[in-house]
Formats: sequence, C-alpha cells, structure tokens
Amino acid sequence: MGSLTVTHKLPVIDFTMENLEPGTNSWSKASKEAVCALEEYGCFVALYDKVSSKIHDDVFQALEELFDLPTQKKVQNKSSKPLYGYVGQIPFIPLYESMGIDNANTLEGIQNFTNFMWPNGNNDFSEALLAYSKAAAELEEMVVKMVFESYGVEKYYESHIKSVNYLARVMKYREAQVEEAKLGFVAHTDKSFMSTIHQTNQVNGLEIKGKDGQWFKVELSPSSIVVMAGDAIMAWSNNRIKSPHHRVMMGEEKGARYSIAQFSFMEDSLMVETPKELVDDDHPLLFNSFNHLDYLKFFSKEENRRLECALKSYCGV
Ligand SMILES: O=C(O)CCC(=O)C(=O)O
Ligand SMILES: [Fe+2]
Repeated sequence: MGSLTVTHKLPVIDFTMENLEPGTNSWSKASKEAVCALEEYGCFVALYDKVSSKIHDDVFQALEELFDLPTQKKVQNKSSKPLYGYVGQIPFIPLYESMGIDNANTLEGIQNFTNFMWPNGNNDFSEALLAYSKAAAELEEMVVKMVFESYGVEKYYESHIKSVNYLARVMKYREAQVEEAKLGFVAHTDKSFMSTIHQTNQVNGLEIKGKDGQWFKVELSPSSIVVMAGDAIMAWSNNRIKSPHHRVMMGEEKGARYSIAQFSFMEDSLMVETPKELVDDDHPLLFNSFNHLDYLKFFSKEENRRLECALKSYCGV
C-alpha cells in the first residue's frame, strides 16, 4: 500500500469581483471562504487586481532602487517604536535585509521615509509605495470587516479601523551562494493584528506551517497578496483564528527576492481586547487585553525572542 502524503495548498480567494461590497452575494461568498481559511490556516492567498500590474512593476523597481542605496544610509532607518526600523546584517540570516515605513498608507508617512532616503526627493518611489500601501490596506480592511461581521461583532469595526496604523516593511533576500544556507527568514508568527504580504518579483520563498506541523511552500502570482493573521487577532478572536508560523526559504530560483509585508498595529490607546461576545462557556477567555506597542516592546527584548508562544507568555490568562 502506498503511503498517504498530505500536502497542503493555501486557499486562493477571489477579491477581483466588481461590486465586492457588504450585502452582495459575492461578498458573502468571499467572506465565508476567508473566515474559513483564516480558521484553518491563519492565512490565504487573495487574488486582488487593485494591485495592478503597473503598481506591481513600479514597486519592484522602487525596491531595487532603495536596496541599492549604501548600507550606511539604509541602517539609519530608525523609529522610536520597537521593531519599526532597519533589520539586516544579522549573521544567522545573512540573506535578509529590510526597512520599515511607518504610516505607510498615508502621503505623509511615505514622504517622510522617501525624503529621508533621498533628500532631493524621489517621486516615483513615493507614488509606487503609496499606491501599493493604500490598496493593501483596503484589502486588509475588507477582510477585517468580514471577520467582524461573521463573528457578529461588527459594531466594533469602526473603532478598530480608526485605531489602526500600518507599518510597511520592505524586504530583500539576496540569492544564496553555493555553499550558503537557504534560510531567508526564521520561522515566526507576526506580531500584528493582520498582515498582507506581496512578492514583488517572481521569486517564491514563503513557507507556511500547517496545523499538523507540516511546512509547505506558497507560490504567488503577481496579482496576489497573502493575507495573514497576526498574534493580535489571535488574542482578539479568543483563539478562533491563530497566527500561523511562517518562514522564508530561498530555493532554486535565480536572483534576489523582493517583498513587502504590511502590518496593522492598534494604536491611539485602543487596547487589543477580546469582545465579550466571543467569550462563553465553550470559549473561556484565553488572553488578557493589552497595549499593542507594549507587546512589541516585550517581543523586541532578546530574552523573549525564542519563547514558544510570546503572546501566551505576555498576556495568556
Ligand atoms: O517576505 C515574505 O514573504 C515574508 C516576510 C515576513 O514574514 C515578515 O516580514 O514578517
Ligand atoms: Fe512574517
């Protein structure tokens, strides 16, 4: 008898329909699929044509130009917020380098970053990044609305969205040399509420860990975005949705990989808090409410980096 190999494939959900709006059939279909995928895998691939091929190509070019800047310049990408700045030159992940753009879906946020990197300005960069970031934020907001609606707590949606700040992290994974390990980025869960990940050139590398512990690869087309649950929605949903472990492995494909991950964080003093409607005898409260940036501060400490589940250690009941 042949052995049974279970292979996972991340659900692909169509967000390209016109009139994808609450109340329509296409909305409720996408909503059911999205919530189901989030509960099963903690993530899914969204087909999303608001990231047009022009935006996709422009962002790729913009990132190539950004990462070609001198390292002394790139390392100056800093922030008073924990884990918002430059990450790179780390011996155990030598392929990886990234920078953070705070408030990325606003003109001000993008311009602050652009003007810092290019004091004489770089309009092509700002335009490309802003267009991408806004589109990705809109996708995330749709998915968050679907989740809030399907759990019957849409009355909290507006205040949630008002509190959200988007951090875009732009990334380059250089090609591994012959004898070099292929690890692009270590296994982790995102600390965000939710994340959107877009691969800006055709070099795959993202891998997800299924509930059964099996790692599997995700192949991404230019018009797709991975929507992924972070630790904060895991706490908020009282464990109905779990933030999946994922990592990046550089494979056979040639050349560097460029990607952009946009993370939502709850700021403006709104705590990450499980709605009382999501707590009952079958679902006892698992996480105490917390301040999102304080959680990041906790995670940024060296001694908390390798915890089995940082969220449980931080605020588990
Ligand atoms: O580059 C990717 O595809 C994933 C990046 C990632 O997981 C992260 O930045 O948290
Ligand atoms: Fe991640």
